[in-house]
Amino acid sequence: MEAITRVQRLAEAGIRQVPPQYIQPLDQRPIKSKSESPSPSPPNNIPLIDLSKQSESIKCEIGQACREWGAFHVINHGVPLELLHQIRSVGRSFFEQCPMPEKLKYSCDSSSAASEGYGSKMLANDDSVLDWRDYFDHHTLPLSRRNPSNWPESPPNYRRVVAEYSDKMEALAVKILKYMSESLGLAPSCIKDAVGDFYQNITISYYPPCPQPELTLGLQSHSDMGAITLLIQDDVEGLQVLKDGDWITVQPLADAIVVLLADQTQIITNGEYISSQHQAITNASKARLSVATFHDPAKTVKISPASELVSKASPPRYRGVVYKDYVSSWYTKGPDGKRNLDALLLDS
Ligand SMILES: O=C(O)CCC(=O)C(=O)O
Ligand SMILES: [Fe+2]
Repeated sequence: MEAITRVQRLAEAGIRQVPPQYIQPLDQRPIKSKSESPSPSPPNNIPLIDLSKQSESIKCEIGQACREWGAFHVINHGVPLELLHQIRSVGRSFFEQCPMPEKLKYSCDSSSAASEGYGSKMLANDDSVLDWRDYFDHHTLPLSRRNPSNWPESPPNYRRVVAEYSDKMEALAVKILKYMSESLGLAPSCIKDAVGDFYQNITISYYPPCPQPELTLGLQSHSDMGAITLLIQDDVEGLQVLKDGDWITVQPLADAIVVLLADQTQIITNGEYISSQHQAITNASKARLSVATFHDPAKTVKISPASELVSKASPPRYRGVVYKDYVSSWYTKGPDGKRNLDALLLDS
């Protein structure tokens, strides 16, 4: 297996300049605004939805956020706040307390996409610009994929916390997909049934301080390929979502969970709801940690626009796709914003 450079090692070596492989082309570098004439006062955060409200108002707010943003915060989500704290804490402990030789025992197979373990490189092809990020990917659902002995043993509660977090995130993902279905006038289980049993992965990302944040990205611009992602971050900002041409920095909100709509949901809803194009930026002084929980269809599932949303007046906008093929083109070509989803657009 080829030796992979760990970003944390570079950062700890105190380099003043990032190696050339991490320098983004000019048009990808982090900038405040991407639109030619930036809106006079772009919003300063994604919508915030309180899940303890009445269900009619939740549905209405979720519908609007999914049409306009594909990203929103939820609070009063029912996931114990202590568990959010614990997963950030065990994740940070792996990256910051575990000695490098021990970390390397968990190295993922960098030649195969989304393999479980400690990694630093999202795409296997050699010519892509590298992200300023190390991560640990856990395969958590279905249970047949969950093997906690592949996860760090230290701190002693690491494996229990990840397993518990997986279960709570699954329940929350089901709940939010139900609101989304209902907000479109569909049967409550419509989107979830189209996705089928969740394939869930939990990725803890660690972005070390970067000596040249203006030249790099922690994670390149992309939309997530599955159905729905639930993300938490620490108190260091870095996640940005694209809204009407502007990159909006998602202000960290303690106790909230970020919901990111992913590409298969955009297809199922025939484009009524949009997947979120997002990226992570770096900063020069503080390490940042995020935990993303992805909920995807099985590889064999065929995803197409829900028949209830398609009519003569509203023809299908996307070609159906077997999820395996979607994933393989995403990893081969790279995300480049939302190009993989755009490739499925039908002529209108
Ligand atoms: O670190 C973040 O805030 C973004 C992570 C993300 O987008 C991903 O892992 O797909
Ligand atoms: Fe993402």
